[in-house]
Amino acid sequence: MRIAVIGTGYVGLSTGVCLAEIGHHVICIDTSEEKITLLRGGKSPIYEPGMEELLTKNMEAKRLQFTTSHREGLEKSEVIIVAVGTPQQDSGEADLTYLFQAIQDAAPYIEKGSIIVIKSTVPVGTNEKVKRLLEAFGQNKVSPFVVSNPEFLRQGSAVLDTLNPDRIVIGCENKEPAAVIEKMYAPLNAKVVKTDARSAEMIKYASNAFLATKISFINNIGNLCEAVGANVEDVSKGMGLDQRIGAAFLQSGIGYGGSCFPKDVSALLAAAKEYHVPFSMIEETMMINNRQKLLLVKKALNRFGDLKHKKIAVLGFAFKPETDDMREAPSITIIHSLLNEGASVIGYDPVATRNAKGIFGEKIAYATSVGEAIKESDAVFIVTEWKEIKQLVLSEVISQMKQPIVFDGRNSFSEEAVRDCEEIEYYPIGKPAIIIRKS
Ligand SMILES: NC(=O)c1ccc[n+]([C@@H]2O[C@H](COP(=O)([O-])OP(=O)(O)OC[C@H]3O[C@@H](n4cnc5c(N)ncnc54)[C@H](O)[C@@H]3O)[C@@H](O)[C@H]2O)c1
Ligand SMILES: O=c1ccn([C@@H]2O[C@H](COP(=O)(O)OP(=O)(O)O[C@H]3O[C@H](CO)[C@@H](O)[C@H](O)[C@H]3O)[C@@H](O)[C@H]2O)c(=O)[nH]1
Repeated sequence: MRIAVIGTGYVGLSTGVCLAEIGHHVICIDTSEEKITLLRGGKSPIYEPGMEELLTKNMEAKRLQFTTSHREGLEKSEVIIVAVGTPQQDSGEADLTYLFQAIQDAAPYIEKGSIIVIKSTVPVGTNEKVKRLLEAFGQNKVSPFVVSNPEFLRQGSAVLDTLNPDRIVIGCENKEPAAVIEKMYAPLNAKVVKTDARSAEMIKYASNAFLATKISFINNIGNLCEAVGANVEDVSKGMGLDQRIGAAFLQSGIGYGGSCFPKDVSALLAAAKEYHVPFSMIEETMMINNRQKLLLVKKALNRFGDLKHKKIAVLGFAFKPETDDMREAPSITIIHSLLNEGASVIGYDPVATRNAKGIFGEKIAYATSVGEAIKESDAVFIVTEWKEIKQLVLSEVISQMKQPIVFDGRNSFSEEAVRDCEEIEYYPIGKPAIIIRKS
């Protein structure tokens, strides 16, 4: 099948590369010359494990191309997948400017019988608007087929998730285009949910909001565990073994971030308000998350009284491991709050430092290793649970600090690892602190 993908961000690129990997001929279009130049050279503009291998493999096999020209990309394409960004507006609603612009850019070149697939996360009713826009801007005066096909990949495992999806959602009232899209994905052998476009659009928001709510729930349980002297990790394990609850997304921490949960939760709330459907649970999910992001700073203030002139080493900038993405990363809230409290901050991240520099500029210092970051620091904040950070031998690392005080926002170390230290103050999330004084 010949497929065009519009947008080469996390979703567009993963989709394009993976569809080529299962045998289709794919051309990816992006308005960014910089991205297309990199991609043509076999380089991925985003950090995503496994991406560059599949990229070069499929380019060499002549199944994958890149262009900035909508005309070149859309000619003879049977399926056109739109995967441009839908960021959050100040009002909380999704901003559809990129999507509608992409549709207008594409409309003149869409051929009769082509199927337009909306993969971007869009509010309920958007697929219908896209159809009307295509009718207005299309040259061929054809009524195009529009199919909603939301994406569920996670950053950091985008390639793996795209090749092994839990389900593929196909939303279209018309059976023929839905069957073509099902066939396109057939080599993945995934479960397929076929529904109308509005339900497909809602599945995406409901899924993300549910997962975000699960995280906020366990974070609140974690805070209660701390207060009553219980251990949230054991509580999560005990809950998660119940198949009705499930173990995933029960990791208590410092709140969810990233390019999706915050904006999608907020867009769902905006829709609920627009349709006058009370949904205060979503507001609670957001409020708990905002509070949770400040938990480490709160703990440090409790410990030190104030943070003026304290040197704090922040380990991890990215919103989660295996990505350099810092959109809505808890590190942003944490570092700004530390700076407001008068602390000096030195940060380390294996891959996100370039993005961090764009956000914090000269306000903080940047280390090129964990060792450099924590040297002579008054406290360490563990913000992203990179493997490199979890594998640290805590007893060795803390010996370089001014005082061995660790605030671990991701519960990265076992109790044994902490108890191996001669001297430490270790403050985890949702379980008792461990204080070991030199005898
Ligand atoms: N990032 C994720 O993990 C993820 C997962 C599932 C769904 N989604 C959803 O998928 C969509 C895309 O997300 P993303 O993170 O890949 O976005 P992104 O911001 O990383 O990338 C979007 C790309 O689209 C390009 N673009 C914008 N306008 C264009 C146009 N008119 N023509 C061609 N290219 C254009 C941009 O240059 C950019 O490269 C969003 O709706 C998002 O909510 C994202
Ligand atoms: O138990 C958990 C699981 C996750 N998180 C945090 O939640 C955020 C999001 O994590 P994750 O869902 O793994 O990453 P994303 O790449 O943002 O993926 C989410 O958002 C995507 C965009 O819509 C969806 O496609 C995915 O299905 C959905 O998981 C991160 O800050 C994590 O640290 C927790 O705090 N506790």
